[in-house]
Amino acid sequence: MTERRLGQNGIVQPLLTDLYQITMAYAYWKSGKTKDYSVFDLFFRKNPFQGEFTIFAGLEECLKFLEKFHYSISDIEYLKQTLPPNIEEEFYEFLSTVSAKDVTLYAIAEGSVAFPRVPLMRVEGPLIIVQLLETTLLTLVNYASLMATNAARYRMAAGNMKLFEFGLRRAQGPDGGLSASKYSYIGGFDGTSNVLAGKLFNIPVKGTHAHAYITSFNGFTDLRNTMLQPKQEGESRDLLQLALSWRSNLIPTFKVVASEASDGELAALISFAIAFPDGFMALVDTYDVKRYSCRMTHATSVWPVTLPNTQSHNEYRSGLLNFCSVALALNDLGYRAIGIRLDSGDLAYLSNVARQLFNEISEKYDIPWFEDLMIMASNDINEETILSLNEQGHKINCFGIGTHLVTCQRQPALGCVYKLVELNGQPRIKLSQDVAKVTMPGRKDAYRLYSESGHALVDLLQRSTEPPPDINEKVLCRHPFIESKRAYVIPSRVEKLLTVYWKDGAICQALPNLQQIKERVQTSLKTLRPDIKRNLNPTPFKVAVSDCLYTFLHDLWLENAPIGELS
Ligand SMILES: Nc1ncnc2c1ncn2[C@@H]1O[C@H](COP(=O)(O)OP(=O)(O)OP(=O)(O)O)[C@@H](O)[C@H]1O
Ligand SMILES: O=P(O)(O)OC[C@H]1O[C@H](OP(=O)(O)OP(=O)(O)O)[C@H](O)[C@@H]1O
Ligand SMILES: O=C(O)c1cccnc1
Ligand SMILES: [Mg+2]
Repeated sequence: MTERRLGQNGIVQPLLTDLYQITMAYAYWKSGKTKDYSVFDLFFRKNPFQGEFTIFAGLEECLKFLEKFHYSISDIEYLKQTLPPNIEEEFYEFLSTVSAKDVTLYAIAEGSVAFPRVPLMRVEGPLIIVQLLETTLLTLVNYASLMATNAARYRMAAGNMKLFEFGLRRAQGPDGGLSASKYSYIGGFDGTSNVLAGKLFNIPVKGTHAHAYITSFNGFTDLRNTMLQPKQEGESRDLLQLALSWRSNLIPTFKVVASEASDGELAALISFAIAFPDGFMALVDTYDVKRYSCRMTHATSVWPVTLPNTQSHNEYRSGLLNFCSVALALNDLGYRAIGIRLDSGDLAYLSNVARQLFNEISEKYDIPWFEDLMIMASNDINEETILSLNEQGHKINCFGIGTHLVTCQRQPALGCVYKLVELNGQPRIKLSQDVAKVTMPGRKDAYRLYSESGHALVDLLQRSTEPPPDINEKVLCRHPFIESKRAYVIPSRVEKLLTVYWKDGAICQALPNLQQIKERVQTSLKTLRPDIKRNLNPTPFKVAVSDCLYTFLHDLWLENAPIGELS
């Protein structure tokens, strides 16, 4: 089946750039550099989130941008008003003709793991055009890769638990929200609450309800209808009466008194169940959490929190009791409830309480599926919370995560850069006091070398003029800057990382769909040793250069570094 390729967000257009790209374009044009042939590398220098891997994402959007890279009449008009008046008219004529037809773009496969210094993309073509692409390509890759990496880390922490992205309300604006939904799905989330993202990207959309829904009901008199038809056949029954009868039966199990259960909450749950008898999911923390949370130490303090001594199920006494009453009433009519959402309090403890109650009810009333009700947790969850919950032991099987996922709390930007490495066949190097900022000169290729067991051993950068490493042949891999650090590798598999995606004005290889990119993230992560992926003090993955590139880099460095004078 051929995939319908989705359109691009309208704000991705040539003027979505920094002014200096256009002023440089004019200066390049004035100095007769329009025909100069350039090679730029797009790469990052450090993995985000104190981790040792990054997921590369955003490639398809970059290619769509190249497809439509063209300055419109109104763009040119705007530039005429904005740039200084001395700009020659011919430059605008030139600008109105530019396109990406002479650009060639090589990239790592979208969804692959990637490492510092290894180009995610190599962009070649007329200097003036390739320079004009810089900021837009960076903005399309930086957040996408950061977000996909963040999501992949949450996925690793959460194992098989379901993960839903709930961040739109907290994201960096509407566009950030959409990107967050898309790239968190790629990184390993199961879906989003963002409906437009669902429509645009064909991502599963999911959701529960807000506290406002519960608090909008005061009591049973707010219910206009309480009747529900059984799932299979038969007369409609009064769901409220059924639930009330279950509530009285359950009171001993919950060890609560009837007055502790909120009738407004029960009314809300009844009405939601009538609207969605097959999708009944209930937010259960509206009325009890205050009492509970005052026993909890604050979020920033050391976990585990001081838990109440009593093992009676006093927590969420209203919410859990009301939920179970409605779920059992639905069961009488042949429907299966989905589960609950916990949005405050000690999520580990409360999930254990809830699961224990579900198990007791399942056994007592012989309803096997009641044991498997979903327990979703939300409320400022981050990677550390999930890891800490895992250590404590919990019965959560689904997380709804917003703020910290979409804002990438632990590191809000990935520092991808775009550097000129070759011009008209001559290598370019950018020197820096900071060795990490010295660029790798010249047109390069990148290879990933794998061990017999299938693990990635090293990423090797070579000059493009060198032959690729051979399977089962010894390759010398050198640290780019430390002479004594080198190792021989005999690869069982060699993967060419940079392949051509854009040439002669068109996308030139089949692009994977979102689902396939999502799968690639997981298969690519599997090639990394566990110590590279661990949360605390992970081992860095080795990125090496060939002997030839090492010598080339260091000769050029010496050639370009001015010799100082001591005085
Ligand atoms: N067992 C747990 N281990 C680690 N972190 C937890 C655990 N339970 C909850 N958390 C986290 O602790 C924080 C609790 O936040 P906070 O102190 O604001 O309490 P709250 O339950 O939201 O209270 P309230 O809604 O009454 O203000 C959240 O970030 C939540 O994800
Ligand atoms: O906590 P996040 O990871 O950002 O997840 C999304 C949050 O958004 C919703 O409520 P909101 O925070 O708007 O209000 P509430 O916390 O007061 O319920 C939801 O209940 C979550 O708490
Ligand atoms: O559907 C939900 O439960 C939801 C959606 C967005 C934010 N918080 C919760
Ligand atoms: Mg909240």
